[in-house]
Amino acid sequence: MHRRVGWIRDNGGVTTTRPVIGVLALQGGVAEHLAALERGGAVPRPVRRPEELAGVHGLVLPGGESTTMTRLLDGFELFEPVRRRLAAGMPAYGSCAGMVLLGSRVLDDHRGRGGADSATPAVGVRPLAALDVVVRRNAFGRQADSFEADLDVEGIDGGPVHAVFIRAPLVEKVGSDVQVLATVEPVGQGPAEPGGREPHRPDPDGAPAEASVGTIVAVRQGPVLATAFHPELVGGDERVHRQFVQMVRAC
Ligand SMILES: NC(=O)CC[C@H](N)C(=O)O
Repeated sequence: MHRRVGWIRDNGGVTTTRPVIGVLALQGGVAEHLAALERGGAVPRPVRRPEELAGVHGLVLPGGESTTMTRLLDGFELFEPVRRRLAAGMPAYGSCAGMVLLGSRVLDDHRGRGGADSATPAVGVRPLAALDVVVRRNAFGRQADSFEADLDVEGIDGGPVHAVFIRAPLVEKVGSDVQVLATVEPVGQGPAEPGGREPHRPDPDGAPAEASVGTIVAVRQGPVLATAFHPELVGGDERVHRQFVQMVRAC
């Protein structure tokens, strides 16, 4: 299989191979993902040019700002090459802004035009449509712009994952092929904080008929994994990256 060509052999090629996994290195938390991938069993490579993309077996899209990353993907002439590799089945993992970019439809935060329940498409974000999900950017209210939580993530053994959320998105709607791996407690159930904004509520426009709507923070569809949180910021726990490395190996 041509995909396996170039895998780096650990020692003598007897036991393990380490897939080459790229990190989209235009903006955001690149170094942290490179380090977590290395610890998680991959050979990490920053990707800034189409030629670099051609040499990787999988790609991580880091956190940052999805509007800025959209512009840079265009500017570095990477949008189409990345979109094509994804459409051809390249494994990918997106965290936070990376999750936003991997979605099929992206809604603006609740402060955007239209109010809390708005289905306004996010201005300036062009999603890569590798995941059949609707994602809302900046979905948590000001009282919870950034927070941390211990989450059970399906497929990750060894106890909850410590999840760091920074102006994080939420998945509001999933297609039938999408597996929900983790949810958080619904936000906005209590009264709004004094002076705070209206809390987020799920998209009323065709939301899925499951109780977890508005709470989904990790999903997988085939070779594509996405988390609203940043496991790369938690030193000493590479389980999510290790899981992605396994997904790349399995392809
Ligand atoms: N930590 C992050 O990646 C933040 C994501 C950012 N709010 C966005 O929409 O793109």
